[in-house]
Amino acid sequence: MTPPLLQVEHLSKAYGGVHAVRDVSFSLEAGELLAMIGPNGAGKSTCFNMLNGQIWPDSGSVRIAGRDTAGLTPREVWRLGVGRTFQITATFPSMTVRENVQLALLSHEGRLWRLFGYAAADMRGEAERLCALVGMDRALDRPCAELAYGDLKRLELAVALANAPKLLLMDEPTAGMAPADRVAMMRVAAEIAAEQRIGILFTEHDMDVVFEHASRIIVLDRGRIIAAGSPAAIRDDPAVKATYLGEGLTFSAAEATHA
Ligand SMILES: Nc1ncnc2c1ncn2[C@@H]1O[C@H](COP(=O)(O)OP(=O)(O)OP(=O)(O)O)[C@@H](O)[C@H]1O
Repeated sequence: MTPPLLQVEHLSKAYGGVHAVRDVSFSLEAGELLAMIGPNGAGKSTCFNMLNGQIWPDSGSVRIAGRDTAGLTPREVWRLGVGRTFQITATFPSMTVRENVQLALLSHEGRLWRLFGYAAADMRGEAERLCALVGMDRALDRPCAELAYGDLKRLELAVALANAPKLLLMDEPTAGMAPADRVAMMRVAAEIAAEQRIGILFTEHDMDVVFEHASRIIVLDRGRIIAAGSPAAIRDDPAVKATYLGEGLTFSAAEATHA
C-alpha cells in the first residue's frame, strides 16, 4: 500500500512548561487541501516548524511519502519535496515577476551560478507557465517593487511551485489581503493542488477562506487536536464552536455559504 504523502504521528513539543503541541496525529494525501485552524497560540506555527525541519519534536514522527524526517535539516526536508510559503513575502523587489520565478527554477536545478547565462533563458518558458498558473502572466515584466500585496502573494506561490513540491505548507497565505483577493488566492491554490497532485496544508484565520476551500480541517486548541473532519462536520462541532465563540468569532459567513 502506498504511504500517505504526509503522516504525522503523536507529535509533541514543549517549551519549558508550555505544551505548544501535544500528541498531534494526522495525515494528508496528494491533491488534498487541509486547513489547520485554531486560536492564537494553539500550536499551528510550532507544528509547521516541525514539519519542515526547522525545529525537532520532543516525541512523535513526521513521514513524507513514507520517509521519516527525524534528524533532517530544513534543506534536507525541502529536498524531499516539502515547500513552504510564509506570512511575510520574500521576493526580490528590483527583479521582475518572471525573473523571480526564473531564479527559483535555477536554484531548484542547482544552476544559480549560470543565472546570467543561457540557463536563465532556458527557464523562461517554464517561468511563464508557472506565472500563468497563479494568474500573474499579465505582469511578467513588472518589477516586484511595483506589485500590489495580493499579487506578491501569488508570485510567492509561483516561486514555491518552482521547486516542484509534493507537499506545500502555506502559513496564512491570505494574511493582509482584501477579502475578495483571499478567496481568489485560495481558489488558485485549490486548483493547483488538484491538477498537479500536490498536498497543501495551510493555516488561516479567515473562516470564509477555510470553509470554502479546505477539503478537510483540523482544529488545534492549546496544542491538541480538538476536532478533525469535513468543513460541514467542523462547523457543527460543539467543541469548535465553544473555542471560537470564546474568542468572539462566529461561522456566520460560512454558514451562509454552505446553507
Ligand atoms: N520558541 C518558543 N519559546 C517559548 N514558547 C514558545 C515558542 N514558540 C512557541 N511558543 C509557545 O507555544 C505556544 C504555541 O505557539 P504557536 O506560535 O505554535 O501558536 P500559533 O497557533 O501558531 O499562534 P498564532 O496563530 O498566533 O501564530 C504558545 O503558547 C507560544 O507562546
